[in-house]
Amino acid sequence: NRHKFWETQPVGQFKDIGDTSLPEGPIEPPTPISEVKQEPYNLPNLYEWVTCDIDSEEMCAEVYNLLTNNYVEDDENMFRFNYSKEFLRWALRPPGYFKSWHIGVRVKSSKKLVAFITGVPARIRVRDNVVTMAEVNFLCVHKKLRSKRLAPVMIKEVTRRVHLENIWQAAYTAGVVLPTPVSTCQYWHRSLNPKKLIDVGFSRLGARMTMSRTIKLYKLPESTVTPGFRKMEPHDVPAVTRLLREYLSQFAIAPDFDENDVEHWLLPKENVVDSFLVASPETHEITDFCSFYTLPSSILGNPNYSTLKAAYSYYNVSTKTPLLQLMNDALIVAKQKDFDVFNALDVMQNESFLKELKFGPGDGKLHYYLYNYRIRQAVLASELGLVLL
Ligand SMILES: CCCCCCCCCCCCCC(=O)CSCCNC(=O)CCNC(=O)[C@H](O)C(C)(C)COP(=O)(O)OP(=O)(O)OC[C@H]1O[C@@H](n2cnc3c(N)ncnc32)[C@H](O)[C@@H]1OP(=O)(O)O
Ligand SMILES: CCOC(=O)c1cnc2ccc(OC)cc2c1SCCC#N
Repeated sequence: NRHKFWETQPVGQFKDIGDTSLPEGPIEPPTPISEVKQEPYNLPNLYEWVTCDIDSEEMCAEVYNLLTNNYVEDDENMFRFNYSKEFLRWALRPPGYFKSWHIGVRVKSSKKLVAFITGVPARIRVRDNVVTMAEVNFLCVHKKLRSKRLAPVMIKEVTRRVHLENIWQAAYTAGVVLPTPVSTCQYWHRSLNPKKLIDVGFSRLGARMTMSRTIKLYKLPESTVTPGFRKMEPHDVPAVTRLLREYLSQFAIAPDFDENDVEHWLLPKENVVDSFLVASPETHEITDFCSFYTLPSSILGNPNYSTLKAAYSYYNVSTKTPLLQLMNDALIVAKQKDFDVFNALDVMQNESFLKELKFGPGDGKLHYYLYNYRIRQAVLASELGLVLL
């Protein structure tokens, strides 16, 4: 199948799969900043670029509304991601972020926001090389403007603005297959509110199972079981950074987090990200860590429910507490916070707890991509240490 746009891009091409003569690393060399296209790409006449200042309440609300009505839906159109405004402000303003990488498209006449794409800078290690990349996300074209080849222009424009900051690689994920995934992983779901998941039609009552039997099957203790399990606090940042860096070093692709990154991405933020650690009561040494982010979804076309409260496994480290027990405590806290479901990818060591903690496999796959960076050998899900929002 022809990828007329992606075949023009410095990404692994399907025709090159298996060609081990191609070296691992950047596909194209950087160009001098003076040779980067200085002016924005041309949009169709009716539209104009707008740099979205998400600090502005009004602009952030416009972005939120565009995504709430036009962002990613599952294949059965049962759910649509409903990223909150505080989540978007968190996701788009990490250390070193560029406002110019928060790119919108308006209709010139009505000023209506009809498309969006973002990048944030991140240091990502690919095997032994730490590369400063753009993490590209929130690509969205209004439903009424689909299939007009707007996405390639959005992608070329964010690429141009990233190049202007002398950054030449990117990382992104998608549910669609494009040239060419560096890895593919699978979503798994752990019911916390099985009745709601059955009522909305996501889950079905098992054979020979009653609703009350199903509720009992997924029941969790009222409180966590690990001694020393507590919320992460600001003073924990140095120790959590050390723990996380050591843990992530085992994976082929992983963020190269420093203390500023850990402070931003992993300190608890209400309704955005929750993080916990296990500190030894005697030595106060931090031995384990777990975290999940809050990403609700709109429930489409259901008379009784409008929102699914979903928690997504983020970064977890176990060095003393068994990962199974640590993640069960994460489930217990998520249930305490009234989440309906706890989702996890089969990345890192997640596969070791999924079945035992009663996660079920989703039907969606998530493909990981690198832009302008070839890797010779595909990476297994268990070799992936990167979670994108
Ligand atoms: C050095 C820095 C580099 C920075 C940039 C790095 C790269 C970043 C890349 C972006 C990473 C984003 C990551 C991210 O945000 C997380 S994945 C979520 C993407 N967003 C959605 O699914 C929201 C709902 N869908 C839409 O809004 C539209 O369907 C979109 C906008 C998706 C496509 O709009 P459309 O009206 O349906 O389609 P046309 O405009 O007619 O364009 C068709 C072309 O677009 C290609 N396409 C379709 N979906 C894509 C996707 N998810 N990634 C990349 N490409 C995608 C498609 O293959 C075709 O090209 P081809 O003919 O070659 O096959
Ligand atoms: C109940 C389990 O499914 C989801 O939590 C969910 C929620 N909202 C979505 C919105 C768009 C969507 O598009 C792929 C999927 C979902 C999913 S399943 C994949 C995410 C996970 N885990």
